[in-house]
Amino acid sequence: MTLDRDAATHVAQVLSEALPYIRRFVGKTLVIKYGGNAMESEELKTGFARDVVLMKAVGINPVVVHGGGPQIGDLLKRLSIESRFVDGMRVTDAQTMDVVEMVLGGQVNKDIVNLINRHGGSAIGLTGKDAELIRARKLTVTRQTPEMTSPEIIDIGHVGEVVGVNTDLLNMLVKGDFIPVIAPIGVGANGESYNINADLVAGKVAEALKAEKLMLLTNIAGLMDKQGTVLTGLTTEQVDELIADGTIYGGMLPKIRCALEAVQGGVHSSHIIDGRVPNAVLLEIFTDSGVGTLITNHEPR
Ligand SMILES: Nc1ncnc2c1ncn2[C@@H]1O[C@H](COP(=O)(O)OP(=O)(O)O)[C@@H](O)[C@H]1O
Ligand SMILES: CC(=O)N[C@@H](CCC(=O)OP(=O)(O)O)C(=O)O
Repeated sequence: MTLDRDAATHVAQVLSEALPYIRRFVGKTLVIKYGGNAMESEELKTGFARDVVLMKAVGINPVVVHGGGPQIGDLLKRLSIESRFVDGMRVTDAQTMDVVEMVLGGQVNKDIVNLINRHGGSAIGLTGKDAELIRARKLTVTRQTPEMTSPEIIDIGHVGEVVGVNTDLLNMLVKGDFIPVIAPIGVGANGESYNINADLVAGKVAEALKAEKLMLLTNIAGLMDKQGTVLTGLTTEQVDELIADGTIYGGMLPKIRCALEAVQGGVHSSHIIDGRVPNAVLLEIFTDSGVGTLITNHEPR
């Protein structure tokens, strides 16, 4: 495809207007968590792939961590395997773990890799098992109510938490102009597989890479109060209150926790963004106000 004169003039104008934004992020790493709910349509997936390729083309380094909860749910349903969640985490028995590994490491990962490559990027798909990219251990979930004298431990099976990230591998890929696309499967000390919430993996990868931004793409406008107003610039204390009074629940729990932890761990800012909005990633970067919920330890830009 070639540009005609009018189109070329338009591109030149837009590029020149975008230059201050591009300069701000050139050479910086942005970790983007692409949630399964934001993969609803081919149009959304194509928009996402184009955004990521464009970022790389102008010198920004995207690292993608993807989810795939709804896609795992679909296959479990077809196989008549029941699924339930505790605090936004899927209870994962051995059979479910097999399905998670197949869907995330196979179908979803390769779909995203293929799309990015078809739009001109060079994506490499990885699970946490490749070069032990994501080392993990079993996640302990506890629950305590005012009536209980000590916390109860809830076993949610093969669900993990991140204990280490192979940054050498990621840095090598980024330097080689590849776009890493990571499925949230961790590997334990004995080679066992762990199902890890993709938000948590994205947060830990962002921390380990000392990323400029962690962007969590989801299926809602941002973190909202009970009236539906998008909240932004929250402190840890405010988030704790919103969890205690039930405003934050389910899948938003791991999301907001990892957004806060990433910032405390040195990431400049975390963003919870509506992935259903076309070109959500570029909108966040190329606008002064940004979109969705911003969590930062610093003065907003
Ligand atoms: N305070 C809140 N603000 C916005 N969404 C919330 C809130 N509390 C819970 N949620 C729920 O969290 C969901 C996002 O989490 P999840 O479905 O796990 O997304 P993803 O698959 O993108 O990780 C929202 O769709 C909403 O149902
Ligand atoms: C432990 C746990 O819950 N793992 C998630 C992993 C996928 C994920 O996080 O996908 P989304 O981001 O699309 O929700 C799961 O099994 O659904």
